[in-house]
Amino acid sequence: MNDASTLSERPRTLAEKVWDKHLVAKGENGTPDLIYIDLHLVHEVTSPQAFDGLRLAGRPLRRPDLTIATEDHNTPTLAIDRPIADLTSRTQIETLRRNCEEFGVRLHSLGDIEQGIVHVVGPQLGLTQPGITVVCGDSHTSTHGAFGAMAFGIGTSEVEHVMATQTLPLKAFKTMAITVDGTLRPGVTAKDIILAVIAKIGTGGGQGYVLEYRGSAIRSLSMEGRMTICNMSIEAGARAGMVAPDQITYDYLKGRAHAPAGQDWDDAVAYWDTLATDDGATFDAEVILDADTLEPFVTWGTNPGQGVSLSEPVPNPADISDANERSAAERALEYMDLVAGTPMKDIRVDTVFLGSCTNSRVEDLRAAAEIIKGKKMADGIRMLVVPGSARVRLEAEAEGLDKIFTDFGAEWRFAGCSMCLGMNPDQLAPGERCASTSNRNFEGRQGKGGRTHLVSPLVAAATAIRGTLSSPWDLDPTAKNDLTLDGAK
Ligand SMILES: CC(C)[C@H](C(=O)O)[C@@H](O)C(=O)O
Ligand code: SF4
Repeated sequence: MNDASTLSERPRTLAEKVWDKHLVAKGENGTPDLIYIDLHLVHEVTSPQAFDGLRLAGRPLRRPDLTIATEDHNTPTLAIDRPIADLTSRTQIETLRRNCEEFGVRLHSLGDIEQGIVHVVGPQLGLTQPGITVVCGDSHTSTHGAFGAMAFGIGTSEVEHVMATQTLPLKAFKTMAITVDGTLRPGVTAKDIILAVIAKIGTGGGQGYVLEYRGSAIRSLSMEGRMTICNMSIEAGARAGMVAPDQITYDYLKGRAHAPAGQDWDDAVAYWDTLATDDGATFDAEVILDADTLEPFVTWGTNPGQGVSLSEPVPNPADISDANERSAAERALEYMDLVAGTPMKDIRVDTVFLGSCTNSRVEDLRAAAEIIKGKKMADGIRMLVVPGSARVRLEAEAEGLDKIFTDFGAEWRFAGCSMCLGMNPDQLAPGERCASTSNRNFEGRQGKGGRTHLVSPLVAAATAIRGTLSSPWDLDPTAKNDLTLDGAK
């Protein structure tokens, strides 16, 4: 970051503008800057020690009004009206409830319409807004950057720091433009963009950077699509991901519970309009991706960067020149029980998971439902559909999506993180293989010994129909040109 005295004179990026606006104290001699935090999101996994720390120090929560909690990771997705059977999960949830009560934090508990995955709940309430700083003890906090907010995942000791002071010491970052121009073909979605970006720059490619997604393909994405992309910035190793706010952002926000109203709304929009990166501002790095030629994308390995177009075969590690990457690929193929050269489309799965903070908003469910409507699930498949929040679940039900899923043979569950990481009973058994709309495919991520292929909701749906990794293009060869799929937005 440049010296504060030059701030108003030189062209700045979106990220720099938000940072500068929140600067409480500039770091000197390599010490971090102190940044003001506008919104602190809390869940059960990373908050207990932070609350304990406050309690031990006899400190109150500095701004309960800027802090909001939800239950998501450990919550069951069945029988939510009964006591949580798993002892660890029950303890986590009960601890969160006690802590929120004691420190005056608003909590959306199981059964509440706003309960759900923390990164689905913030935007749906209109709490996530352009130009603000957002933190949460959760790496996928980057999701909120889709609104032009600066949103970081933080560790538990930082959670305590924010609880106590509403500020956070943060090291300056570099900026990277990810420019995606062109038009996505029907059947190709935001998820395919981000999987392709990570395959291109690698899981460490974004390290030290805040990514700004730009270009005509990004501008034409819905807020849901932008959230999907920003969500996975962390899988490229980035500090955060952002998209400049525009009319699509404002249309999404307007009328939401915590969005400004009346004159405040007009004032807010006038300010938000100033946030976009100035002409002439420079990024420390730029990556370019062509949306026109992008195909549905899928991972074959055990990190989110190990992905290819669905039309390609499983890569051969022998073709990888970097020795570390080569041995990682060999290990990944062994764990995934895959043979180099096998067409990705021949890979048979037994589980399909439609959910997670990457792809569990109502638009994701709609896109998948459109594909499976009137069809039957392939034999031997178990499909879990887990809405991102209780509100998403109700919205989907009002549209009859639940019926489409259950008629198809899928299970319609209650909201939460669920099989994204299996902190509840929703897990893969050893050796099971899953097409999953989530964001991580590490060994054992969805259950010990489980194998994960990261996919878009459209690929998840087509895979459930055919039983092997598939996209809508495989269901209807003309789809590439003709289908008007919502998921492409
Ligand atoms: C449990 C939580 C700390 C973790 C994260 O930070 O991302 C989880 O949400 C995940 O996706 O692995
Ligand atoms: S849905 Fe998955 S990635 Fe998102 S917060 Fe929950 S566990 Fe983490």
